[in-house]
Parts: sequence; C-alpha cells; structure tokens
Amino acid sequence: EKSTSRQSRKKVVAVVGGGLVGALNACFFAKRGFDVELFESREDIRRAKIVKGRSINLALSHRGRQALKHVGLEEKIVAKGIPMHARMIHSLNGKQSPIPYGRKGQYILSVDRANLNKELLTAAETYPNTKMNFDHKLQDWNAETGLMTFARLDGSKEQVKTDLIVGCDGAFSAVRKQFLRRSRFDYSQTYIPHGYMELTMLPINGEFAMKPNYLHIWPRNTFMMIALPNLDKTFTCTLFMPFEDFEKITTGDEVIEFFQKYFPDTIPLIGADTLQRDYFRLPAQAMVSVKCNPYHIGDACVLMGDAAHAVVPFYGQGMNAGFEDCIVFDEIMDQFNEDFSAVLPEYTRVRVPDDHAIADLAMYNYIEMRAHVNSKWFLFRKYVDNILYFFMPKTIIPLYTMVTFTRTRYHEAVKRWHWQNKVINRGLLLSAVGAVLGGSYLLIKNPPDINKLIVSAEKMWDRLVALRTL
Ligand SMILES: Cc1cc2nc3c(=O)[nH]c(=O)nc-3n(C[C@H](O)[C@H](O)[C@H](O)COP(=O)(O)OP(=O)(O)OC[C@H]3O[C@@H](n4cnc5c(N)ncnc54)[C@H](O)[C@@H]3O)c2cc1C
Ligand SMILES: COc1ccc2c(c1)CN(c1nc(C(=O)N(C)c3cc(Cl)c(F)cc3C(=O)O)c(Cl)s1)C2
Repeated sequence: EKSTSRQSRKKVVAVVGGGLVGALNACFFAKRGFDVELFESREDIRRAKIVKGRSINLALSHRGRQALKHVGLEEKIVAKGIPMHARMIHSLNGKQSPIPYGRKGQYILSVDRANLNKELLTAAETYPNTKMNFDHKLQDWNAETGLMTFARLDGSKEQVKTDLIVGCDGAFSAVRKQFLRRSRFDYSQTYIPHGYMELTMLPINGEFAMKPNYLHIWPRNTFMMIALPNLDKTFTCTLFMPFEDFEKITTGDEVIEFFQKYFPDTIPLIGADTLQRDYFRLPAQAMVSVKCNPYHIGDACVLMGDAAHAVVPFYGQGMNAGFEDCIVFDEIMDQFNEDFSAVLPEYTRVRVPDDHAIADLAMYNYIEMRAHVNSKWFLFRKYVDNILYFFMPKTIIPLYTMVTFTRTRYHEAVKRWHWQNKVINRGLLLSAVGAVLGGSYLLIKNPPDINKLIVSAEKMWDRLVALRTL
C-alpha cells in the first residue's frame, strides 16, 4: 500500500538556479531517484535567442568532463566542442609561438556556454522525476522550516517546501543570503580592478581568421586578451583591462589607437569597424571572487558552483570546479547512504579546502599575469615547466597540468606545487653554487693572464659607456 511516512516517501530536492551547475545537479539528483524541482529566475533559454552578459564560450577540461561523463553527457558535449591542443602566444611584433598543453591526448575544449546550458536543461528534463520551473526567482527562504518564496514575472508569489535546497544560483546567490545572517558563517568577496569585454572575430573568406585549435593569448602585463574558437568559425576574444583604462577609451579612433599599440595583429583579423562597433556594444563586465564557509546549513541546504565559490577566470576553472562539486557531493552521498544530516557536513569538510585553493590559484594567476607576464616571460615559464616535466614526469608536474588534466584535489595540487618549487629552487641554487665552486677551482688551477683580463674589461666598459651616450 502507499506508504506515507517521511522515511520511505521519495525525497524532494529543490535546485535553485538553472545555470550550468544547477542544470547538471538536477541530472545528478534525478539519476539517484529523487524528485527534483528546478527553479530558474530567467525564462527558458531554449526558447530565448541569446544569453547576454555571460562569457560566450568557456574552456572545458578534465574535471568538468568527468562530471558530464557521470550523467552520460560527455560525448554529446565534447562532439560540439573545439579541441585546443596548445596556447598560441601572440607577441607585440606579431610573432606567434605555440606552447602545447601536454602530450597528445592532453587538450582542452572550447564549448559554447548557451548550448551547454540548453543541453544540460534538456537532459535534466528527460528524467520523469524532474520538474522545471522557469520565471521563478527565489526571494527568500527560512532556514528553520525550509519554506521558500518565489516571485513570478506577473508579480505573484509561490511558496514551496522541500527536503533539501541546493543553492546553484551563482555568484550573487539569493540562497546564500540566509547563510550571511547566521553566526560562524565566514564570507569574503573581492572585486578585481580589471573588467572584461567580449569581441567577436568573424571568419575571413568563410574560414577561421586564425588557427582554430589553439587558445590564443596576447599577454601584455596590465592588459591581456584571449580568444577561443566557436563552431561557427568565429572567435570570441575576451579583453581584460582595468576599468579605468576601459573608461579612457571613449571614441572609435581611441579604440583603434589602443589596439594598434597593444594588439596590432588583431586589427586586420577583427576589422576596424567590427572592433569599434563591438567595443561599444556592452560595457566591460566586473569579475568577483567569492569565498565562504560552511557550504551547508544543517541537513536542509547546501551551496554549489559560483553560489559557493565564484572565482576569477584566470585558470579557466570556475565551471569545471562547479561541475566537480557535483561529483564530490555524489560520492559522499554514496559513502553516507544519502543521509543528508551526515552528507552535508562531510561535503563542507571535504570541498571547502579545494574550492578555496582554486579561488586562491586563480587570483594568484591574475596577479602574476598582470604583474610580469608578457609573451617572453609566458614562453620562458611554460618552456621551463615543459622541459622539467619532460625529464622528470613523475617528479615535476606543472601546476596547470594537475589543475587542468587531473582530478588531483586542488589543495593537494597547490601543496605539491610548493614542494616542487622548493626542489627546483634548491636544485637551481645547488647548480649555481656548483658552477661558482667549479669555476673558481678552474681559475685557481690555471689562473689567466690577469693583465689581459683587465684590458678586455676596460674595453668592455668603454663600449658600454659609448652605448649609453647613443
Ligand atoms: C569571463 C569569464 C570567463 C570564464 N571562463 C571560464 C572557462 O573558460 N572555464 C570555466 O570552467 N569557467 C569559466 N568561467 C566561470 C563560469 O562561467 C562559472 O563558474 C559558471 O558559470 C558557474 O555556473 P553556476 O551555475 O554556478 O552559476 P551561473 O552560471 O551564474 O548560473 C546561476 C543561475 O542561477 C540563476 N539565478 C540567479 N539568482 C537566482 C534566484 N534568486 N532565483 C532563481 N534563479 C536564480 C541565474 O539566472 C543563472 O541561470 C568564466 C567566467 C567568466 C566571467
Ligand atoms: C572564456 O574566457 C576565458 C578567460 C580566461 C581563461 C579561459 C577562458 C581559459 N583559461 C585557461 N587557463 C588555463 C591555465 O591553466 N592557465 C594557467 C592560463 C591562464 C590564462 Cl589567464 C591564460 F591566458 C592562459 C592559460 C594557459 O595555460 O593556457 C587553461 Cl589550461 S585554460 C583562462
């Protein structure tokens, strides 16, 4: 007979937010047999034309692919992604230098954000036990009763109560608002002084304007641009620049002048008119880094994705980390037999250190890129990484390799990176000391004609002085 007791009735999970992580999470919970109610404030993007204001394409790497694989979506998404086997570094003089991401199979994928979101929503909808509620904006919820209040477009209100609330409503999460009112909830957010703006590089004579299977980068210290390819043979270029520099450029001529100075090779590729039109289409967008702890309240609510950890995009890991949140939570559900009162605290204990680590890594990389990464430095650093990795593949694994191509826990990748740096620095120090000792031994053994040395040193000095006066 129909059992009514709470234990045996199928539990209802509310997923708030139908973005990338919310839609994927709906699949994870539905696959487990829960009744899933997804609530998304926007309209169903599968009916809408474009999704403005978010990055148009993203880099999907190993962590994200493993999550998609878990719900049987990896092939479908990878088939619509464009492999990027290497970075293509564009120097100021127009020289292009490829730096492979790793061995043959190690590549990342450029995927279209809107298409990925649509595929995930459609996949969630195919489960008979999911219900999609679009135009439902969470206004408030009560941590004691679990009662949620949604506002509809027509101003009406709808109240819903479920067994678990999964907050996947992004960097400015409404679900997280309740956490902020509670004691012992740590929260920090940092806006960086850089903004980002997307520009489109159209095909030239029906072909990609640049080589497609690369992540194109124009590192210019304070400024940086990157370009990821799209299936329609366009590139989406993302320009990163301090807001105060965006604000200095107010006319079409100033846009061209700026690109002529810093990204000259892109003007013929983007086209002066497209550049001037795109530049004033949308204002530069802000980038925020959010860290918080804990990710749960009792057995009632848990945060995942940007709602729990918005990161600056300088590692291409935000979505990959949010997707990995879903796998980690799912693994803990197995360990604790879906008992929310045990699963949620364990999820916080396990996942917070890793999501904080990737937030710190992305911020560190932003500061490093801004401070002293131009093409030469970028090339040098990646060559050193790749050479050490080539000779000592088991000992020296580049940080980006651990982050991008493995599921090494983010905080463990950071620990190992610090250890490797110590080993490398000690190695460099030892070899430097060795060179000095060896050199001086040779000098003592057969001293050169000291007078000749002085004469050639004086000649060198005179030439230097002459150079300086030029
Ligand atoms: C410029 C840029 C480049 C990036 N590049 C990459 C990359 O290359 N690789 C990568 O892995 N990541 C990248 N990211 C990060 C990635 O975009 C985010 O990590 C990812 O979108 C997070 O997904 P999410 O579902 O947690 O949040 P979101 O994508 O923000 O989705 C949140 C959803 O919740 C809905 N919502 C919000 N409030 C409410 C409410 N009150 N009620 C109901 N619904 C609500 C929103 O409408 C939205 O649909 C980039 C980010 C930026 C800004
Ligand atoms: C759509 O908007 C965006 C915006 C930023 C990014 C992406 C997509 C994708 N991004 C990736 N970053 C890495 C990485 O590990 N590092 C260290 C890098 C970091 C920077 Cl900033 C960079 F320019 C190159 C590399 C690199 O190594 O190629 C990947 Cl691997 S993919 C950054």
